[in-house]
Amino acid sequence: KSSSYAVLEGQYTLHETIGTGGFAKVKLGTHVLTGDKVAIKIMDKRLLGEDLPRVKLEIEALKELSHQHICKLYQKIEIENKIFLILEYCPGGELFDYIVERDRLEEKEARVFFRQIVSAVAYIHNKGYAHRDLKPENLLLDDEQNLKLIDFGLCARPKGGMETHLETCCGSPAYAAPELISGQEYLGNEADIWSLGVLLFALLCGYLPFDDDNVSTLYKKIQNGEYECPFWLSQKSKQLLHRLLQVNPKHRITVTELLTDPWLMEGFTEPVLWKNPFKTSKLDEECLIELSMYYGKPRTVIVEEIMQRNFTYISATYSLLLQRKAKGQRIRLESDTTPLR
Ligand SMILES: CN(C)C[C@H]1CC[C@H](N2C(=O)NCc3cnc4ccc(-c5cc(Cl)c(O)c(Cl)c5)cc4c32)CC1
Repeated sequence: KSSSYAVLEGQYTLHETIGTGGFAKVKLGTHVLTGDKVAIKIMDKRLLGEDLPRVKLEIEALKELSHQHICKLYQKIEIENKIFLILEYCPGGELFDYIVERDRLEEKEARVFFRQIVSAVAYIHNKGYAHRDLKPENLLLDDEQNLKLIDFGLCARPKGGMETHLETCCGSPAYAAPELISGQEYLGNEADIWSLGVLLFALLCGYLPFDDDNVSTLYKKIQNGEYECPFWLSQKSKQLLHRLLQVNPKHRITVTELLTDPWLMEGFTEPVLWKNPFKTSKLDEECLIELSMYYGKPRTVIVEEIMQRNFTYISATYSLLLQRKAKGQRIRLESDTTPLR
């Protein structure tokens, strides 16, 4: 009901529903101060039921993960029955549709996208997380053709670090690793590597390596790890697929080896970088001063609010100003003018 949206009043203008993600509705929003578009993921706690822990898990993961190819969480607003996640808007839609529209991608373009995905996955694994639902539907395009990984509802951060085995079978069957569907214990990051293999095949071929209308036949194909490579695949891409789609997880390529794989390096001099270069501990002075002047609060108070990682409106505004600055857009927040956009 519109009443529970009152909490957004003055911070965000709500527009149409742009999509659904499982148990959530995603609406387009405008950040009032900057006029920048955001995606607002809205969940009703009463409807979440036993999914509530998954949502909390996604929020903790999103708070922890800050990377150029992971959809950014700007702000979290929780009221009695609703949770609002203010997220980075990705106008380019799903990578899935991007591939379908083109049938399949040329190696060059597939490589640029795959390097971005590997960068995000290496970063997540380094932080002790596994995504566990890597697929083109969960990779969105921003307004500069960059991929953003979304939907961390299934991601796991086992208590004992990446060595502890996970049991829950989840994700989408066609992308699921053999050890995951045969109910064995599995390591999240090894299962993610398999999904990357299925993803790379989908990018280069435009269809899935393991597919069947009958789920148990599909499972057999995955467990046998047999797939056909179409004639247009290069030798190097076939070798990489072979290293990713190893049925035995211990024979599978690791994310560290992946960073310098010959196919990924073709045409590039640098290995895939996964550290977040922007994650310098120091904040951007110009943006801080803008906020401090706009709110009439001392700079130290603004810094405190951002560093506390409470994901408030002030920290959301700081993140948006930082992104505008990176794009060479204006960041002045005069209180009397209309939004910046
Ligand atoms: C597996 N699919 C069905 C999932 C759909 C979900 C809706 C998506 N979406 C649109 O429908 N329209 C445009 C659009 C634009 N910007 C978005 C930004 C963030 C998110 C987002 C981020 C996180 Cl972290 C998350 O958990 C969820 Cl659920 C959504 C969705 C956006 C979006 C497309 C993929």
